[in-house]
Amino acid sequence: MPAVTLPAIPHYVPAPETAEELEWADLPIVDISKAATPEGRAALAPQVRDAMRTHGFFYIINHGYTQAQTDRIFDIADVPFSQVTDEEKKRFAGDIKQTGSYRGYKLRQYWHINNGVRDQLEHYNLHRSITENQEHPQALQPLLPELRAFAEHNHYDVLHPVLRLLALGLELPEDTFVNIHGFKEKGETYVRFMKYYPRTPEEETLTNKVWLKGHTDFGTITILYSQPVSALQILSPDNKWRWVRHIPNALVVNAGDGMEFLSGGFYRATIHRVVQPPADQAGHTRVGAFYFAMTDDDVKLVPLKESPVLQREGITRRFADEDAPTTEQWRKARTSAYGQSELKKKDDIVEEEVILNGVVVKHYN
Ligand SMILES: O=C(O)CCC(=O)C(=O)O
Ligand SMILES: [Fe+2]
Repeated sequence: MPAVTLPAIPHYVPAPETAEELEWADLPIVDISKAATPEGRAALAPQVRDAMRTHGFFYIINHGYTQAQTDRIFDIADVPFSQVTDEEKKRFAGDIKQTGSYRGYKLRQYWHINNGVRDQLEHYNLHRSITENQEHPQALQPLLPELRAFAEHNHYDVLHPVLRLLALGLELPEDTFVNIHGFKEKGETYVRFMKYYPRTPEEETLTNKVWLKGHTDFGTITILYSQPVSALQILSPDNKWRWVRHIPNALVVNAGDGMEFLSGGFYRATIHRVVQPPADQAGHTRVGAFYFAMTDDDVKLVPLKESPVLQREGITRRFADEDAPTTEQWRKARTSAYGQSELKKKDDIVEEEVILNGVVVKHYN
């Protein structure tokens, strides 16, 4: 689409990149344009397999959006926060606890972090169809076609190629995961925009600078559009938090619980968190754009035993197969519970939440 035909919206200007030398995570970079051919997929599959086994995170480049298209996505991402009144936000707030779904707004101060301090971030979540079973605030109405194109880009140009590579890494038919991630099937795979607001020094102290507690994502694959404000950290295999560095126009991809369960622990749902940005980025907001993928709702999250790789390497289970939840059960249990209670402290770092069939989910401060 030529830029002149797009509806005019304010330009979101993010903070400049940090000049600080932080302890960066050393994540592999996958050129996803190579996944267009069978030979390319065969070459990429081991790279993605190793990334998901060691870090649980990697970057994608050459996913098909120009820098200008990505900039436009961040302008769109800010609209539900900067162009919608508080009153309208309340009207479109999701009934998260009741429905176990994030559709709509998650308003500020919904989650408990630490010492009575609650979060300072808003999300707006759109079912990937954009218009089925969901209404949107006035300011988003002119943007619905672009939002639908964004969801389809994530689903078909990024998610499906990644799922093919992950299936190949398990020596399974390459459409094994694609077949259970239908765009049109019943399920909650969604687009999320997120805005973090700067906090008071007191809030920073009481939470030890944590803006979003350490967690795993509950779906299969999360796609995050890289942005300049450094705040995302991942827990490395050596148990140290490392920062995710910004790469312009790249995507940061990670596996969640669903992928860990289906792969019998072969692919890691890595713990990550969001903390106060470095001093040279203080005082800025931080806008994020994401695609949170999970399988179709009716898929039971049992290990894919037919994988020759799992037969050789062994399977780790969090549930006995007969007790394993479907994606619908797992997402509802985790969505409803997240951040709603002062969690049981196991030690200074780990807190625990009992979710479903006795399975314990850990949160990290
Ligand atoms: O804002 C970020 O960089 C990460 C957010 C996140 O981990 C989440 O929403 O699950
Ligand atoms: Fe996350």
